[in-house]
Amino acid sequence: MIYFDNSATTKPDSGALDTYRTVAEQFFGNPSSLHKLGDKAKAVVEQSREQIAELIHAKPNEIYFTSGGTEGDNWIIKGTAMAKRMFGKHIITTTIEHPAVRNTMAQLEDLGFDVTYLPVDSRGFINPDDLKAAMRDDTILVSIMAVNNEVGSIQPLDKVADILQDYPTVHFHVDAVQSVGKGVMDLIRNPRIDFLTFSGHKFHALRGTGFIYAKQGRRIEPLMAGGGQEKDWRSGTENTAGIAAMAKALRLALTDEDKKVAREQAIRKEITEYVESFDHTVIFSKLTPDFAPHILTMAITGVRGETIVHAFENEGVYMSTTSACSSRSGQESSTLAAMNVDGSIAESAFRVSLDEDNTMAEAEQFKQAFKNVYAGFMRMRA
Ligand SMILES: Cc1ncc(COP(=O)(O)O)c(C=O)c1O
Repeated sequence: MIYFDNSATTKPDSGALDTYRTVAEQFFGNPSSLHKLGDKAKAVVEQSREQIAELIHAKPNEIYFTSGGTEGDNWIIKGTAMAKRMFGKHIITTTIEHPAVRNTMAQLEDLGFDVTYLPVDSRGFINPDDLKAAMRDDTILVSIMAVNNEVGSIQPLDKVADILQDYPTVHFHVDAVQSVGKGVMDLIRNPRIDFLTFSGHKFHALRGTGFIYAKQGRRIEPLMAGGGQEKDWRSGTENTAGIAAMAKALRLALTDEDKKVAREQAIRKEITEYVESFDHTVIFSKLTPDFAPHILTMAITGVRGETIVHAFENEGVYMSTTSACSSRSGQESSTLAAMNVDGSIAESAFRVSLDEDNTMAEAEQFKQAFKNVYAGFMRMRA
């Protein structure tokens, strides 16, 4: 079996699972309880916060734990809208955001907020000049993802940050869910960025864990009201074991990052060049440095993406159409539509997404599988 669906989710790291089990068994107290078991659990949560902060070059009081990327995106966007609505109701985002951002924006539009969606070019990149033109006196939030989950384009956040220097009160949020261990830490740690969203299960931690970075001094309203955990910002009993496992997984994901990126780049190049040599193929994720190392979206024209995914499954290769969410719903890729890709080509798209455990031997097996799958489709076509 070859697992090439790492942008959908990653396999939990065995060290992170060990940590989960140890903490769940030994530190099961409620971190808010006054007794020793509570104190110990609280200490685990705070140590994890310190580790995570150090790993992403932030301060511990800038890290808040969540249940994952969807919650983080919802919280930062709605929390900003609630906190800043008296100053303005204009928000800027892009046409290629994950549904966790896109559908949150749609909810805010229903509530009377005005959202500008920046277009992308045919490669999947916003133009910073469009942002400059869209900024208004009543703009309260700019939300732009770092690495697009469908094609892997890395957005020009440094240029966005430069523009936003002139608008110091506007919140700048970056969805960094697809960014961990992908060589973009310098980009996402630009000092002008106020909020970042992370999701544990995208870097070998467990499902249902995540965190946000909120720059000291920036305020959002809580979404989760309740017992006042996370300094009253995010109520709910802390997932102590999940948080500790996430801190461990993050450390592992960021260890030897350059080497891992180079390996993923090499595998992506190998597959890209092979697929490109066949007729009726289209590659959306380019080999240039402005694309993330782990995402490779392509198409075999005339065949539906779902059909391609199942044909590869029969060859023992697991992947998605352009995203796991759109795979199930059968929806067309919103990123490819925004890139103006013809619908008949977009419906043939499929995504290989790598992680640091994938090997060149797997790339060779993929090539063989591709050859078989392709030959089958061509026979059907003839
Ligand atoms: C860019 C991006 N943002 C947000 C999410 C949502 O994260 P989660 O699955 O942790 O809710 C995903 C998941 O695929 C994603 O790729």
